[in-house]
Amino acid sequence: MSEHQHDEFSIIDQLFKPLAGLAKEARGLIDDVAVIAADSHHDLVISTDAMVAGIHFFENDPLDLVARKLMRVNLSDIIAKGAIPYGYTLVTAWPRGTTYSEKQDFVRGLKIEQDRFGLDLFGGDTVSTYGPLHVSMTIFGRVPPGRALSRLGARPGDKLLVSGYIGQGYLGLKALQGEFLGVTHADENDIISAYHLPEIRPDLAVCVRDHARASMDISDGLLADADHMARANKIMIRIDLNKVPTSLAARTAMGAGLSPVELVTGGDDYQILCAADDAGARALVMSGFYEIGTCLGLSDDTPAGAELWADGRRIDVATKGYSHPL
Ligand SMILES: Nc1ncnc2c1ncn2[C@@H]1O[C@H](COP(=O)(O)OP(=O)(O)O)[C@@H](O)[C@H]1O
Ligand SMILES: Cc1ncc(C[n+]2csc(CCOP(=O)(O)OP(=O)(O)O)c2C)c(N)n1
Ligand SMILES: [Mg+2]
Repeated sequence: MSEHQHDEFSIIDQLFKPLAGLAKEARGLIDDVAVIAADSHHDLVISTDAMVAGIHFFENDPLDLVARKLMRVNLSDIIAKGAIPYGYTLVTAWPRGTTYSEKQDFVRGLKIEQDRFGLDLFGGDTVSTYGPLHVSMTIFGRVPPGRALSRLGARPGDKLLVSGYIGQGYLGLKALQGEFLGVTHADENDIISAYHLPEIRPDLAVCVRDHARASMDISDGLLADADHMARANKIMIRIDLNKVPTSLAARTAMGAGLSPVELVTGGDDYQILCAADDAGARALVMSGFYEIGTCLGLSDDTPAGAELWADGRRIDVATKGYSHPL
């Protein structure tokens, strides 16, 4: 592969995967978390996520909201695996000139989320940088032994489900970028708030663990992350665009010209995406999940991946979601 054709996934695959060796804790670096046997009652589920100003949030975003988003984007991985979070470590690289009061804002945000979700800070590192603000967090969760879900495990015939509205964070990003969406002032506040503080559902962790066969969070975009799940399982996932749950704000924006494809490829959702058999899907729907598609076996010439369908036709999508160019 030439020097300018890499993205995060090819770098992880080519450069980092060999370092994981056969360690079962690493899950081959194809899952979102590491899983480590802790004691006779628990496995530890560990997730790390970084956020960089200008890439994941705006340079002028209030730092309490940056801290809260960092906690939530990381918690979403832990919850999707069916684990209960209990602690975290933190790395902050502060641009020179960041004031004490800005750092206090950041800590205030952390305190709100850690109190809400039941975590304590276990350690970390604090450094300065000539670059933009960079913050990174590792969260530790617990599950009963052998019960951590993986993005592996989906089978042909399974249903695909999501835990909530898709596209809210993306709409918030568009609003903050000044795009006309035609939504009311109240709806604009809601979508901007979804961008800064994505909805996460720790209350669903045990339900997912009990009823899903495969599960992950949606960060890069519904279609991209379904594609990751499909490839890991060597299956086809067919998403019915008409079944994807969207808010009134999203429907208004689509009425004003926004393409529905953008909503399912925009990312910043942090909802749970899971696959379940019929009985599991019924239980998940009873708990508030939405059924949005199906898992299919591969015929000889079809590659694994996720496809978007609407009204009986496949929709051609050029970019399925966000990937960091590297
Ligand atoms: N720098 C790295 N070193 C080791 N593992 C990495 C690195 N970057 C990503 N990974 C691993 O690659 C996999 C895919 O990463 P990613 O798509 O970012 O997951 P997530 O969406 O859950 O953050 C995960 O297992 C993650 O732990
Ligand atoms: C200012 C700004 N521009 C663009 C985006 C969109 N965006 C940036 S990264 C990303 C995907 C998720 O980030 P990533 O680091 O890939 O998270 P992970 O999949 O590792 O959890 C998206 C949708 C954003 N959130 N903020
Ligand atoms: Mg990542």
